[in-house]
Amino acid sequence: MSPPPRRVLIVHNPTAGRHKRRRLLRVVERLERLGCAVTVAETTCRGDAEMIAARATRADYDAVVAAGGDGTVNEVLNGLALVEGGPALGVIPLGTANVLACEIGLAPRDADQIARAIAFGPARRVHLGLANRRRFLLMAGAGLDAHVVAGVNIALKRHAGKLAYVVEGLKQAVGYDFPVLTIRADGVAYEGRMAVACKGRFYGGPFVAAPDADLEAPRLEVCILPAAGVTGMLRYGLALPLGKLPELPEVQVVSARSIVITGPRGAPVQGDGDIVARLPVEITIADETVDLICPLAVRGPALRASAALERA
Ligand SMILES: Nc1ncnc2c1ncn2[C@@H]1O[C@H](COP(=O)(O)OP(=O)(O)OP(=O)(O)O)[C@@H](O)[C@H]1O
Repeated sequence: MSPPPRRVLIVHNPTAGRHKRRRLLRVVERLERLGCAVTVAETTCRGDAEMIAARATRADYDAVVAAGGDGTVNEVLNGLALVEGGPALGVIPLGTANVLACEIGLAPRDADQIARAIAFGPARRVHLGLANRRRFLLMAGAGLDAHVVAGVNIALKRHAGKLAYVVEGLKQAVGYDFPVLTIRADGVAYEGRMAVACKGRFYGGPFVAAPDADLEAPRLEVCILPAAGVTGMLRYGLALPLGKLPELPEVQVVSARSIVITGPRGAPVQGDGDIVARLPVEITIADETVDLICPLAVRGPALRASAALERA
């Protein structure tokens, strides 16, 4: 016998992505048709999603679903009381990059798949990362990408989507002095100009940066990029969408449970695509886990994004 449909609290960030309210309504309508009890709470400012999620208990909800981008997922995650038997975490991908959706094989435009996943999908126990005091689900890193996240023009992002990151990346790369970062991974020191500690395999969208990363494993895969300057960044920027970044000879991907990144004091650290800390940063595996709701057809640790990519 299949389990009863979940009682769902949807935390909606109306500023995520571009004009995606209709997509949300389509998912809500399907969830109700599947028998879910659905409550929608809309955020009004940054930090609101965290506060709303913090008030949700298992007595009222089986799942708290972040409707927005990866930043909204991050806020909901940090708000959820991550106790044994607490509400599971779900996602309705309405953001710009939707890296989590790529990771679990959820197609942002497929309202039926999303609703079925939220209503009946398996919940996978996922280990979280911790950057200083902030939890993250997908990645945390320092260097040019964190400066790009910090500086990206929000109005342009609403208008042009991911292109806004490319524009900001080029702008920043020209004026950025690429300071050396020291990365201590389980006590072993490395140097680079950019470092990203990955819990998931994807980065920036459906692009693999850390092929061995696994959300379910209590482990980080640190991607260390040593090149400085615009040409180095262009090389990385072209290799990433071609799936070749981890194969570049100078790029190192190192497994570790604990990473300390030092560099210019106060430089930004991005986590799940938002600024979550400042250097120096200690990145570890959090004590808590979260039950992450995944699509029905996807099983096992090596989730494939192909289904999502075909339909996106
Ligand atoms: N009502 C709101 N008004 C303004 N900002 C908000 C509101 N609700 C949430 N936020 C903030 O919006 C930021 C961006 O949200 P989110 O990351 O979900 O969308 P996105 O940037 O479009 O997608 P992605 O992360 O996939 O690129 C988050 O940092 C979140 O704190």
